[in-house]
Amino acid sequence: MAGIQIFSSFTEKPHVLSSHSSSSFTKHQHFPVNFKTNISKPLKFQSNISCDYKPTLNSASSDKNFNETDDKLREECGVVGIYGDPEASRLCYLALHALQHRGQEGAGIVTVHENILKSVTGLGLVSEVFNESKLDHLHGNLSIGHVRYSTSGSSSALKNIQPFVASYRFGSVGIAHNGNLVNYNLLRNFLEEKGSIFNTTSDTEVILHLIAKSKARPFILRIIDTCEKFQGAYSMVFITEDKLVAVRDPYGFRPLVMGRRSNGAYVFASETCALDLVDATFEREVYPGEVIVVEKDLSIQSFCLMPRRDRKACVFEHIYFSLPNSIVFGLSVYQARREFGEILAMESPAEYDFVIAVPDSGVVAALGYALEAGKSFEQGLIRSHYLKLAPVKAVIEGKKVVVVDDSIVRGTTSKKIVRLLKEAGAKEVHMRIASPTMKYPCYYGVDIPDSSKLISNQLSVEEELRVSIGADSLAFLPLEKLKNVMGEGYCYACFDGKYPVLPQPIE
Ligand SMILES: O=P(O)(O)OC[C@H]1O[C@H](OP(=O)(O)OP(=O)(O)O)[C@H](O)[C@@H]1O
Ligand SMILES: NC(=O)CC[C@H](N)C(=O)O
Ligand code: SF4
Ligand SMILES: [Mg+2]
Repeated sequence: MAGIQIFSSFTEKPHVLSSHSSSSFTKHQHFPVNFKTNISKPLKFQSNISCDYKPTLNSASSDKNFNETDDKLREECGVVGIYGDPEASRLCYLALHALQHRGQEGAGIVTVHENILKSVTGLGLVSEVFNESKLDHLHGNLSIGHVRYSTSGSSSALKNIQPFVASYRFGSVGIAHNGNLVNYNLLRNFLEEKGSIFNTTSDTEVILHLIAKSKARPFILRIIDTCEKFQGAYSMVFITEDKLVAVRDPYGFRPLVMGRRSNGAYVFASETCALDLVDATFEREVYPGEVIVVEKDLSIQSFCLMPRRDRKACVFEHIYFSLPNSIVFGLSVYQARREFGEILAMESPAEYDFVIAVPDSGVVAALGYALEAGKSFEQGLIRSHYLKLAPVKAVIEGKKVVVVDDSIVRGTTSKKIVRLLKEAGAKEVHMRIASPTMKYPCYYGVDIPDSSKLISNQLSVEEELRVSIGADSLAFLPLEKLKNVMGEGYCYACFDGKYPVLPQPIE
């Protein structure tokens, strides 16, 4: 982190969690709410530096829902929220670095100082958006941040980069959202018919409109009231002049964890790797359907969204998205990937000399494959910053190799890998994929393309797929084996088409 120092206070004592144990939380109506209800003083929102928050007219239907412009498997988004540390924005900046793999289109941080929400957002990587002087503008002990990969709304528009901030009659609110609202079009149409003017083409903006329109009091009940209108995936953090709120949808599609620093500051983040980077200790997950509010004195309260649902956490977090050093949905990503590789070795053996991986996300499954098969693991492909992937000829030439990747989406990578390995002199290439055949799109925050672009949907017979990729053999992790390892509480919809909640068409 060039040129940035962190000055953290370790003088405050950690606060004990207020009314709730970490293992139980209640429906909001039953919770003994004890709020200051006098929140009527409107406070100013200060738009600054790179935050382009100028109202423009946009139509929901004028924009894409899913990106179709390139052939890369797109990731999703990362969120962070910190309350109680004088260097909150700098810690957010670090956490966003840790979450950079979740989104590279844009990044932003919002901080509260003297009751004013200040925002810096920009297109590109965290290191491109922020510098020392921009972080200097973001004083305060309360901050949220976001890295974006769009699922709804243009990916290249600065106005779509989160966190979003808005003022309404009772104050200001900022939001950072990971997920995708499947009833977004309906909600937006409804709001536009009632006269709402939208500033962005992102689904996330409807959340702010609905909060402003809600009749519920106090603020936290506005959030709850609003969230209960959403369908789909949302792990979000909100910021107000004096509160940090973390919310996870009732299915718990996307991850969200809570940690604490030694000075008592609360940290919420998409993955535990972000907690590690800011020296926060993992406390627990935000539960599916839970709303946690952190107040100025760092007391917290927990509420439960209705209706309750059975958890359907995204299994693709373990297969591909999350970093291997993260614990996601209570399960180590590293351990899960290694087990996928081990099962693949048992299910789909081959005659070969050694195992190689498609870096980066295929590495751990490849290790598992090699360990289970009792074969050596070699670095037959390297990834550099400048060349995407390059074969190591000295390793590959004249050899029969098993090459393990985490997934096949459009098939572009696999075709290229097999060609590269053969050109480098590989005698045989046996492709092994540490996930099942992906046949259906995702509606919950991952920009998986529609079925017509998913090679496993188009070429349903494995032999056709193998020929198309050019491998000597091809095998996937069987879906029932993946389900055995991960269990009931996961969404497998991109593999089996069983969607927990379907997108709602515009009426
Ligand atoms: O079938 P395709 O459409 O080519 O997509 C599949 C590939 O995309 C991902 O890798 P990616 O290169 O995006 O990034 P990574 O470095 O995280 O593996 C994934 O790990 C596969 O290798
Ligand atoms: N991938 C995501 O989580 C995206 C969040 C939000 N739907 C957006 O498009 O900005
Ligand atoms: S459809 Fe696939 S990528 Fe989307 S939430 Fe479900 S498992 Fe994850
Ligand atoms: Mg890859």
